[in-house]
Amino acid sequence: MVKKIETSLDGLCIIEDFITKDEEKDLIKKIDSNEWCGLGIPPNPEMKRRTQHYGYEFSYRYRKIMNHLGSFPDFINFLIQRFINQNIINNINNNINDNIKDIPNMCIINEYMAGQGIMPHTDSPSLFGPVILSLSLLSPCLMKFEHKDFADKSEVVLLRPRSLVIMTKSSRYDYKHSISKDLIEYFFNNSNNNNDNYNGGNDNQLNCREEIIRSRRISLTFRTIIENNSYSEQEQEQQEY
Ligand SMILES: O=C(O)CCC(=O)C(=O)O
Ligand SMILES: [Fe+2]
Repeated sequence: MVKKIETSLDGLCIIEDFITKDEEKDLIKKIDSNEWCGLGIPPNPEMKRRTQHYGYEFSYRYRKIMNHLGSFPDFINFLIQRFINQNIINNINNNINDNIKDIPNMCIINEYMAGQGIMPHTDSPSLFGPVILSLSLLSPCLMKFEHKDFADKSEVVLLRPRSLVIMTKSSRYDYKHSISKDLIEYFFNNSNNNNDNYNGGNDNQLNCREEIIRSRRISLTFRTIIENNSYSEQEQEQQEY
């Protein structure tokens, strides 16, 4: 059953079991049958982790949207259809007074092997729209959100396999998110973080420590490219990847 987890950060929520285990297996098979880039393979040969780009190609080096890559393959369209069916896009758009044109037109698939993570960053506000969606497959991991001006204002969320994290509003614009390189992480499931749903109603899990053994993780991040996009000087300084 789909479980929606609200967090204490404005605009950050997680939907668990967004896809089934069979759908996850099927997605992995399809993704692995396609070409990965990174680790010396263009485009983005300098990347230390493997990625696949759909919709548009993104250059990490030039921080720029490059070529249009044509229409999405079926496995991406299937997920976008689910965003629509489950009112994820509509709901968000209603909240932020936007409209349906914000259906994602770009998807980047990231592969993190054990020992790989992503540096704290804010997805470029001058390239990408107000909603960032990321579906996690395989290994769980923690994602840390740190306020860009107040480092002590932070929150850690657990991204379980098959969960969808939705970043909008303050969590998308005012915070940096990151994933550590740690091989083992600990998630403290306390009840102080206003996450009434965080334990899915299972009181046994309250105030307990969950050990996360990191292994291969694949994420699919969906974004909408904004018109007239270009990186601002300030953003150039951000060490994103
Ligand atoms: O792996 C993820 O879930 C997030 C990736 C990410 O933050 C990014 O590519 O900007
Ligand atoms: Fe990001």
